[in-house]
Amino acid sequence: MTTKKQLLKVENAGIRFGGLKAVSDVNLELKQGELVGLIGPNGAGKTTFFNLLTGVYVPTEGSISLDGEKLNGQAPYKITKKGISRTFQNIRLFSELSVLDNVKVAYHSLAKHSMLSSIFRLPSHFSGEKEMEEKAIEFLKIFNLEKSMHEKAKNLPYGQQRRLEIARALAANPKLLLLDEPAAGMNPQETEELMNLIALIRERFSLTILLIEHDMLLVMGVCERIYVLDHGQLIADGTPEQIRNNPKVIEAYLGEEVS
Ligand SMILES: Nc1ncnc2c1ncn2[C@@H]1O[C@H](COP(=O)(O)OP(=O)(O)OP(=O)(O)O)[C@@H](O)[C@H]1O
Repeated sequence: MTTKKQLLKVENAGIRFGGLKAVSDVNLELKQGELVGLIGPNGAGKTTFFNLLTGVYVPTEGSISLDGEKLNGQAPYKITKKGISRTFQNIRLFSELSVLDNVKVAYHSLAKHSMLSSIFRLPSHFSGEKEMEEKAIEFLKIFNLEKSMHEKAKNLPYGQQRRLEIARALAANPKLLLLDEPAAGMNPQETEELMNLIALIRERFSLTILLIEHDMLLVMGVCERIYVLDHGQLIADGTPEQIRNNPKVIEAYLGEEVS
């Protein structure tokens, strides 16, 4: 049996805002290729935790490392370059740009061709642009969005905008993809398609995925392991089956449907 390499290690991480401990003493590990869920009631600290992982907030306690390298205190763009990419709870596309340009923007942040070659429009600039466009179109095909590539992002139906956000996050070539409520606002059929898509991109790009989601059907259906946050602290982790039957989780969700 081969043991998978550890990708993300979070040790005793937390942040306080004034007197509020929004996230406290979180220990979490992801191995390469895992698809893991992060759940918890409203206000539990899930999005704040993503903000810690991506450098939006600097942890006031503990440490976060990717591939053995500490990320604490690094700027968000540097963390993206090191391999963590995300989507947002509220869609954040460039609404006036085309679908294609939304994906190309992600490539630009990683572009290898130099600023000088862009300014002077050297041949390397054009070959870089062309390569970027071809790659972007490839992504749009996977997400079944290539027919709309010249549409403005704001004109896409909601479910397609959510898919475009994931396509854009993937274009940054992440090792770890963080999805913040990717199925929010989707109907059951769109949610089912999204589940299949997430499983497919994980395989195809050998990705590690951490997924925040309120849709329990989705979380329990696709995730191998699940962490549960409540009031900023981890109260459980385990397989979907273990989480479904965990008394602490049931109590945290009292009155809500867990299975
Ligand atoms: N910048 C901030 N300043 C002060 N408090 C904050 C800040 N960001 C988050 N919080 C607080 O941290 C707590 C956790 O919020 P967070 O949005 O992370 O929860 P969540 O689990 O993602 O909730 P939901 O499921 O509703 O999206 C909340 O009490 C929130 O008000």
